[in-house]
Amino acid sequence: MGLFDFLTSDIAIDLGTANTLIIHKDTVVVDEPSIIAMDKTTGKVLAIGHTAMQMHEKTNENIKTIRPLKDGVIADFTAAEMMIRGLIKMIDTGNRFFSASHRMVVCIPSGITEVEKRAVKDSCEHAGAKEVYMVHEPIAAAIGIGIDITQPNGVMIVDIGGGTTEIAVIALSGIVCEQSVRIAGDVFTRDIVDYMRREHNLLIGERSAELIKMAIGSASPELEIALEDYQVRGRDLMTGIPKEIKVTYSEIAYSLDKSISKIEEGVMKALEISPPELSADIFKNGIWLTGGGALIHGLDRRISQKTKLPVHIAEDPLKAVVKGTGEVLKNLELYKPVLIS
Ligand SMILES: Nc1ncnc2c1ncn2[C@@H]1O[C@H](COP(=O)(O)OP(=O)(O)OP(=O)(O)O)[C@@H](O)[C@H]1O
Repeated sequence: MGLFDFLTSDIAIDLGTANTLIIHKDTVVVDEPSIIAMDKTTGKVLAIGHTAMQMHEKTNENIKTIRPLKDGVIADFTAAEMMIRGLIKMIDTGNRFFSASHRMVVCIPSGITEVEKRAVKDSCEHAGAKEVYMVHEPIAAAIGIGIDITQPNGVMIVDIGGGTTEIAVIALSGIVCEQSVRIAGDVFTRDIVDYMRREHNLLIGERSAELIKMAIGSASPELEIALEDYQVRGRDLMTGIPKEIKVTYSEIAYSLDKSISKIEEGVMKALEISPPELSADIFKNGIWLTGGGALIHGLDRRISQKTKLPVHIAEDPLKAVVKGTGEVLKNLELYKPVLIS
C-alpha cells in the first residue's frame, strides 16, 4: 500500500437500471436501488436508494420517485446526476473530505448509442470525476466471475439485469458477437402484475410483484425442488377492497414464460452468429449467467435444455459486474483494450 493510498478516491460504479453498486478500495461500499425521491415543488432530493424505494408507489402529491435509468441507459439526466452524487456521498471512508474527484470506471450496456454513452460520461463528470472510463457490462461481468478475458478462449456471458439482458461472446479482451435484449427483471415484474390482474382480478404494485419474483420466480412449472406457495396482498378489482390470495410458483413460471422465451431466442441467435472456433470453446466452457435475473429458479436448467450446453450461475450474480468494474479500475493498464473513452 502506498503512503497516500488512504486518500485515493477512485471508484468503480455499476450504474444499473435496478441497482447501483460502488466499489472503493476493493470493497463494495454502496449497494442501493437506483431510485431517488424528490419534492415536486422545490425539486429538493428527499431520499436516495433504499429509503427512496420504501416511498415508491406510496407517495403523496408533493413527492415523486424517479428511477433515472430505463432499459440500462439514462432516461432522466438530471435525476441520474443527483443520484450518482448522493450515492457517492454515502461512501463512508472515515475521511470527511472524501469526494470522488479522481478516476471513475463505470460500466455500460453493450448495445448503447453514442448519445447514451455521452450521458453516462457527463453525469459522472458532473458528479465530480476528473477521468471517466467506461467498460461494457458483459466484459465486466466476465472479469467479475474470474474469467481471464485476455485469452483466445471464447466464453458466453448472459447478464440478465433490471432493464436489459446482455448476451455476449467474449475472447481476446473483446466482444466478438452480442445480442442486447430489452427484456429483463423489470419486464418479469410487469408480467407478474399483469398475470395477477388477468387471472386473479388482483391489482398489485411493482414492489409486491418484485417480492413475488424474488421468492418464487421460476422458469419452469415443474422444478426439481418445489417452492412454497406465496401469499400476495392487493386490491380486488371487482370489489375494490384489499384481499389476500396464494400463488404457486407454477403460475409465476407461466406468467414469465413468454419473456424468458425471448431471452432464449437472443441466446440462440448469439450462438448462431459465433465463429465456429468460438462455438467449440463455448461447447466446452458453457454459458455463464450473471445479473439478478440469473436467480430465477430453474433458468439455468431451462437454458441448458434449450442449448444443450452446460449453464453456470455466477457465485454472486448481482455483484459480478461491479466486481469486474473494480478489477478494471485496479488494473487500468492491463485492461486498456476494454476501456471505452
Ligand atoms: N432472487 C431474485 N430472483 C429473481 N430476480 C431477482 C432476484 N434478485 C434480484 N432480482 C432482479 O434482478 C434485477 C436487478 O439485477 P441487476 O442488479 O443485475 O440489474 P441492473 O444492473 O440494475 O440492471 P441493468 O444491467 O439492466 O442496468 C431486478 O429486476 C431484480 O428484481
